[in-house]
Amino acid sequence: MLKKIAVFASGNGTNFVALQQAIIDRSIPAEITLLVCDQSLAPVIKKAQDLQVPVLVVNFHDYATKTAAEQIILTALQRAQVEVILLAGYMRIIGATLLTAYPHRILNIHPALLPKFPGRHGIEDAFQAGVSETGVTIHYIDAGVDTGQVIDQRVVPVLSTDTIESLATRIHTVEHQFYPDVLQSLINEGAI
Ligand SMILES: Nc1nc2c(c(=O)[nH]1)N[C@@H](CN(C=O)c1ccc(C(=O)N[C@@H](CCC(=O)O)C(=O)O)cc1)CN2
Ligand SMILES: NCC(=O)N[C@@H]1O[C@H](COP(=O)([O-])[O-])[C@@H](O)[C@H]1O
Repeated sequence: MLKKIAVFASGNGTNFVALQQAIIDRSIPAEITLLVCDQSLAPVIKKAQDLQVPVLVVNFHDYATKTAAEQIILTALQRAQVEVILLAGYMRIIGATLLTAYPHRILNIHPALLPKFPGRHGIEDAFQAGVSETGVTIHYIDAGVDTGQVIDQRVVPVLSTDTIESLATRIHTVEHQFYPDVLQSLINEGAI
């Protein structure tokens, strides 16, 4: 049976594309049955359409509460029979509605070595801090922000010649291999 996955994204969607491509290329026993996006103009939407992945766009400003918006998302997840949620540049805090429905089944990728440099600007914060190495973290989501159980991390060196852009490019390259690696391992282990 294929593990049914939803990807949540708010931006470019390169991790979403990397996951979908890896599922195909490596025959990972999974299927992305829904792409959820909270930004109606995000480039990830067209990428999903081009890959024939169903898309749900939820503009949170249309709802009085996060709970109301997440209830709409949950209904679509249930209709798509989603078992696991992968956040990939999703810039919303996951609330109780989805955390309760998907306990220990929501993963996030973060472009720093948590607990260092949490939040929305992990790459920039590490670069500004002048560290010699940073990296990528994949963790379970909990009620806190970037506080969930770490699943795995990969170190990325910061070169003396780096700009924020060159560091970001190196980090994204690692992400695009790492997220599929972790997904494949967790499915093979029966962990998700
Ligand atoms: N429950 C959790 N949700 C999310 C986590 C998490 O660890 N637990 N990780 C984040 C990713 N993220 C940084 O790593 C992050 C994303 C968004 C925010 C934030 O303050 N978002 C605001 C709204 C932003 C907007 O208006 O567009 C919010 O939702 O209140 C902080 C950190 C993904 N979700
Ligand atoms: N705080 C979470 C966070 O910063 N996530 C980061 O957003 C980017 C999304 O890129 P993408 O839209 O091209 O996949 C990725 O680098 C991911 O690590």
